[in-house]
Amino acid sequence: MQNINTLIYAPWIIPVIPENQILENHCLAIHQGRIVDCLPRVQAEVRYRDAHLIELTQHALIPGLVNAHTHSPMSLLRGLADDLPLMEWLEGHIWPAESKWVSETFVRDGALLAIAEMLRGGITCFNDMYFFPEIVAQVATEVGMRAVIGMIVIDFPSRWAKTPEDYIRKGLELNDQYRDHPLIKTAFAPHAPYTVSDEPLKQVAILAKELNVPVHMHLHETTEEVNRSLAQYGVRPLERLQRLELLSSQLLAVHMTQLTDREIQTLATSGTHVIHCPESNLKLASGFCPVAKLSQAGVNIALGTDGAASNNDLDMFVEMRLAALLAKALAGDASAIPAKQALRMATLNGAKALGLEQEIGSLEIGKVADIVAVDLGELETQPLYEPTSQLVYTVGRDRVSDVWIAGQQVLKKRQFTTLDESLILSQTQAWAERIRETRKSI
Ligand SMILES: CSC[C@H]1O[C@@H](n2cnc3c(O)ncnc32)[C@H](O)[C@@H]1O
Ligand SMILES: [Zn+2]
Repeated sequence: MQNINTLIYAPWIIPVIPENQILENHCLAIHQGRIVDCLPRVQAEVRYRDAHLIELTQHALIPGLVNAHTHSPMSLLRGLADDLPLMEWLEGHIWPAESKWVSETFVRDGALLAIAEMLRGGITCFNDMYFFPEIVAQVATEVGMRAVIGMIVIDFPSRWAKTPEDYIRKGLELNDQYRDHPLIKTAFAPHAPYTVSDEPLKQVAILAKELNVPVHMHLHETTEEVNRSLAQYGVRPLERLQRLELLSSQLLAVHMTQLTDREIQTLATSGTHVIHCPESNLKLASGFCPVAKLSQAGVNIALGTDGAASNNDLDMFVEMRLAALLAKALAGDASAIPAKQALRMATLNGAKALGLEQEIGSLEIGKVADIVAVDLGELETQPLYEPTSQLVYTVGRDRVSDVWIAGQQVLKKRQFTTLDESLILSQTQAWAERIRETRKSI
């Protein structure tokens, strides 16, 4: 008999790796935050007699979902400006609101709300891009959430930093502070081609290679972005980034709705990852990311929600479903992006894009225990022939019952174990009142 902490039993385990496997009536054995075994329940109960057994009788276990692009504190701006195209939304509404409201407290309270929403929706890791990133990192650590925190770079001043050099310097301090942290990693996060000039982008390219960290950037989000680049630089944004030596397997290119066949090849040969945000792209009418073509070309595609102000939720189940459905419609091919691939995009592909695939993204022995239990026993998910089909095409995030991050149970029967839900609600309502008042007086 081996000494381990916990056994989690479920009728279905969908490990993602090995591919196409569904383990029935198995247990995951967890010890010191890692998956140390995966075996049939009958054997597990003999081998690990002293372990604490968690019995989930009508659930599927999946790897924690990876939200590969968000702006967590923007949850406080949810529903502030709807039904607008990107540039009008950003320049006319969001940036003015951010310049009025963004502060350390705003970021703390917004990140907390977002993390709570993400956890209860089965997200165990998020890739963030926002002002005051050190506050987001601190909140995530306190809650026990995994995060990749953006060392943001943008040409315009904010309450957090004044110049691109200032942004980079403060980002590097953050990188230093979190080196070797078990839950927090950092990535460069230059905002977009239309807000970051060549000099800081060259700096980012050099530093990212030196530090071996990802570069996370909005790219080819709209036709307007492409046209602005053609007018200002004489080339499309992707080509500009290629000239600045930013295209590589360290780059996470977010959105990518405007792509020629040649550009798809460039992404594939450079190893650039694409982060697909289908709901945000639809809501802002930005366009369609050619997911089936990218996938055929061998590009790694992960999924992100974007911020709650352009989505308007942080729901990776919706992103999985939209990714699968839109891909079929766009390719005119019902076999494009099957359910298994959508689940892989929301888990392992996100981990790969963030350079975390040795640690998370699948339920494999040796990986950290970032695990989500989804209840498939209610009538809305019956009959059940294929659990992965149910997860992608049928269930909503409200079916997530339990969540573990690095072996710590952060959600137990839909109750938070590290968060005070009523405090989050009252803080959020206080922000809504303040923001509502100034909107009335404008
Ligand atoms: C430098 S902090 C991040 C910055 O990005 C803004 N933002 C949020 N969503 C989008 C999007 O879809 N495209 C471009 N920029 C976006 C956010 O408001 C912050 O200012
Ligand atoms: Zn974004």
